Amino acid sequence: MIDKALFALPGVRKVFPILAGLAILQAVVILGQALFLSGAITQLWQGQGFKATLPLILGFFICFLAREGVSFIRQKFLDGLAYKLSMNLREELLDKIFKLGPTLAADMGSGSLTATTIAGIEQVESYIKLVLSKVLNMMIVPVLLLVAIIVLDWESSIVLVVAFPFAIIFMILLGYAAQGRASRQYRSYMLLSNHFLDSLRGISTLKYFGLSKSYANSIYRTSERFRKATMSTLRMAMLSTFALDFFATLSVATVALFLGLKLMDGHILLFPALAVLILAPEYFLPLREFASDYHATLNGKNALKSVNDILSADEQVQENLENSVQWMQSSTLTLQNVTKIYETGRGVQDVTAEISGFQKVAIVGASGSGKSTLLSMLSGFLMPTAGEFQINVDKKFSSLTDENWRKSLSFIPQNTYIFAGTLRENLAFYAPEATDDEILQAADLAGLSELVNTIGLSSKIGASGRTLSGGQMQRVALARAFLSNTRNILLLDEPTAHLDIETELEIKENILPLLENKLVFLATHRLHWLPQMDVVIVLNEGKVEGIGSHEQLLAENSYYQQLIKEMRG
Ligand SMILES: Nc1ncnc2c1ncn2[C@@H]1O[C@H](COP(=O)(O)OP(=O)(O)OP(=O)(O)O)[C@@H](O)[C@H]1O
Repeated sequence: MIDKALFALPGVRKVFPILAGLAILQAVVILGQALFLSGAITQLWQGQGFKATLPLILGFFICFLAREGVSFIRQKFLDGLAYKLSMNLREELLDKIFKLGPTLAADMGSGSLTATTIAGIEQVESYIKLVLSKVLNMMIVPVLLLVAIIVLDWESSIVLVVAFPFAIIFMILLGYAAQGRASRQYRSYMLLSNHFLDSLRGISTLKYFGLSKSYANSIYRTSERFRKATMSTLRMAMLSTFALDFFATLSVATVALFLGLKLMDGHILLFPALAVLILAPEYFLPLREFASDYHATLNGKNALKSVNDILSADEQVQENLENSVQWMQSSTLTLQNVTKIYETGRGVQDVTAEISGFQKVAIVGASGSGKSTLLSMLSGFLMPTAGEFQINVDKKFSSLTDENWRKSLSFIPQNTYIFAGTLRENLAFYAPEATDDEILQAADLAGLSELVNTIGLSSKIGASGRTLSGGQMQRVALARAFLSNTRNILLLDEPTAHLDIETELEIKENILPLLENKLVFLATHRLHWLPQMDVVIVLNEGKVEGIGSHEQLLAENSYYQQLIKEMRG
């Protein structure tokens, strides 16, 4: 019930003495309040004048104000602490997300990753605020008040001592039930975030195929599941609050009954009886406060676990390249049984190949055969599940996720990402130092002159500006590659898939010179690229069917012959 992860946050243990000091101060002022109030009532009951009672009434008000003051100071202190801790945690988390790279977003889903980083950290902040003060209050205040009650009337203290562990056990039992429900609620929240973001991203495709309505229904169903999970958690939380309140009220009523009987029998004076009666509900109050906010802290607990799971994930870059790679005619890249199997059991298996110099390597295969997966591993965005890479005669690597490798290549994925910024910033993505003339030339080669002439290089595009068509986005990606002269490894994943065949052939003329003096990997469905390639890797359902030149494969490989027939349509 008390989360160890929270106490492991840096600096949390150090604030314990301050919070414990404030809890002790709170217990003292509660005691003062009870004693002054019972003293004042007893004196008035005994017929003493208002004037004589005034110091006690003043004492009560001073304690009352002091109690509010202690709460205010504690709240201010915890607000500052929780803000600082959550900001540090968010910074650490972002740092880790960038270190882990796109594999994390692919595994977790961008929606839930975003939800954890934004809403999750906010939940952790409230969690820190709620739990830290309430746990310490619950551990300190009842004990000090019990000591005072023992002194005032030890018989009443027996009822309270007996009731307290029962209340705790009760709370733990209901707490576990609420925890299970809250975990389900958190999981459905993450699912909803992923589902929503994915649908939003694919909204144009969904509309195009007339599927937007059925997806809207599917989002509705997912959000309904989330609503039901939330209601179920709240029901359990309400039940536990109600049960604890009932239990505390029953115990206080029992104490009151015994006190009343003892008063009638003359076994106790009015002053201690009143003081015990006032202190008894205060004795249970910290426990009730903890329980009433417990459900609100459960989301924070789940969010903190999610954040810690990411923070403790293996960074998976076990080996580093010492320097950035300067790919030359004499360079070699060896793939030895490189494999990536997704959780679905699909992927790419046992790719063994030796590539050298400025070879042009085509990766072909039917849809789903693993072309993008192999390219993603070569670009260092995806960690293989098995196999090795070797660059030149250097040591062997289990992945190419090293930053030095990534810095030496340009990658044009199937779906280009347009960053929120100007057209100029987007074009000069790989070469921020490029001049406007160079950018315009690259844009021209990629067939973007019309767009540049219409909107200009300084227009905002992407999320905060003008939306580009699929073809325009792909041309932006090509222009990026045209601009990056220093990166001489080029990975292209269907670079012209969004263009019609005439435009593609036109742009191909511009692309071909770009491929000179570069190591090129090109995943494609289009036949016309193949004769210009030095090596073709043929994939079939994740397995290599053949590696060789186009002519060689055409003469010897029956699967390749069949594939070429299909590509010709
Ligand atoms: N993130 C993922 N999680 C689970 N399975 C995946 C993932 N990405 C790809 N796959 C599966 O791995 C296999 C290879 O996919 P990949 O995208 O590499 O094929 P491809 O040849 O590039 O396809 P296409 O030509 O349609 O782009 C497919 O069966 C696909 O469903």
